[in-house]
Amino acid sequence: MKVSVLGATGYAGAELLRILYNHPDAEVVHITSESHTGENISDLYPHLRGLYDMKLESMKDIEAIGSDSDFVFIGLPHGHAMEVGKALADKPVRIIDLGADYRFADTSVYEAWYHVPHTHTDAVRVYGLAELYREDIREAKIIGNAGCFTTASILALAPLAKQHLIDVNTIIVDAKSGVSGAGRSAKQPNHFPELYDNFRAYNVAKHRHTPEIEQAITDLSGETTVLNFTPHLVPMSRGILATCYASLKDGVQPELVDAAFEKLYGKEYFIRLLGRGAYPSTKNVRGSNFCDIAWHIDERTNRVIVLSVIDNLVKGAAGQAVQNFNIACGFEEKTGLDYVPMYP
Ligand SMILES: NC(=O)C1=CN([C@@H]2O[C@H](COP(=O)(O)OP(=O)(O)OC[C@H]3O[C@@H](n4cnc5c(N)ncnc54)[C@H](OP(=O)(O)O)[C@@H]3O)[C@@H](O)[C@H]2O)C=CC1
Ligand SMILES: CC(=O)N[C@@H](CCC(=O)OP(=O)(O)O)C(=O)O
Repeated sequence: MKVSVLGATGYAGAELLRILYNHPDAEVVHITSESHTGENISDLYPHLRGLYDMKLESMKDIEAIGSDSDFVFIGLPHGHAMEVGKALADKPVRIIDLGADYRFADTSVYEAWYHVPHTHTDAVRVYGLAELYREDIREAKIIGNAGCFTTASILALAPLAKQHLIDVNTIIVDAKSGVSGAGRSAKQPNHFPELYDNFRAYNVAKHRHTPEIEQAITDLSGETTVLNFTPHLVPMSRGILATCYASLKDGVQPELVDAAFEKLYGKEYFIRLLGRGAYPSTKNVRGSNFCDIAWHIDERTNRVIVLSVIDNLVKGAAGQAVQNFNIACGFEEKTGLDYVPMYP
């Protein structure tokens, strides 16, 4: 398959190149940047030296890039992918957007939380969370890859929502991310003296991942869901830990919770169930497409607390995109993704 990466100079785009390098059935044909057009990607990312000595192109002639590619991966800030999607709507090329433009079934929800008009409202798109929407992904023209915090949170809560074991309107997601989640461009809170030896929450009660988690839990449970999501920034480069709380419905025993996780994920390669009472750790999934999940039951409060970890750039972005690509192409799902996590 010929693939192109738009926004190859971003962290998500560069991580895609790292992963695609080992993919036996993908050939990277175009990589783009608007601010570094004509430069070699390995001058901007020296870890790619000798592996990708490719020139960055502008995406101005997106029709030509689309005509030359079987798949276009988009690693651009939100708002740009929908323009690409429109420009390529009539071409056979398929699109995997790592951003948010195609994640919402109802584009008015996107507009309310992202504060920009959606300009490709009639696009047929699917939500790219592989373990939960695999069948939709197979034939999709446009895949809206799930977000990073949202992947960790939705995977943690899905078995309980699907089996109706929790009151979905009691969900609280408390999540922490490494700073690569904020992208490569310089921002004051990510400056070393501000970040190092520091720990803080941000966008409380207004983070744009809130409606994405609500959309999935509503879909999986069949019940309209409103929840709290609080993100935090931690001084590490990669990794997300989502701690998800919910009240158990009356009479739900711990064994029923165990069975729900086993039923949904027992055969999933990339989801590693650590079991009840265990403690997942971001370092155990670093550089890999795994999501490690454990759960605890607090009998005093009758709440279940699910802990989920991913690498935000892999299962939260580029790895999941390649997993979706594999599904869409009919390849074995772990093709090019079968990495042992980088420990320590
Ligand atoms: N980082 C993460 O952990 C995750 C990121 N994502 C999503 O992936 C996408 C990329 O994120 P990330 O790689 O972190 O971001 P970065 O800030 O690291 O990279 C952004 C990329 O977009 C390009 N770009 C920026 N502005 C424009 C513009 N106006 N027109 C065209 N290209 C532009 C940049 O290229 P240029 O060289 O021209 O500046 C660069 O390649 C976002 O939608 C993000 O939400 C999804 C999940 C996780
Ligand atoms: C640490 C950090 O800043 N994280 C980003 C989320 C990561 C991202 O790029 O968002 P998507 O997963 O939706 O694409 C944020 O909070 O906005």
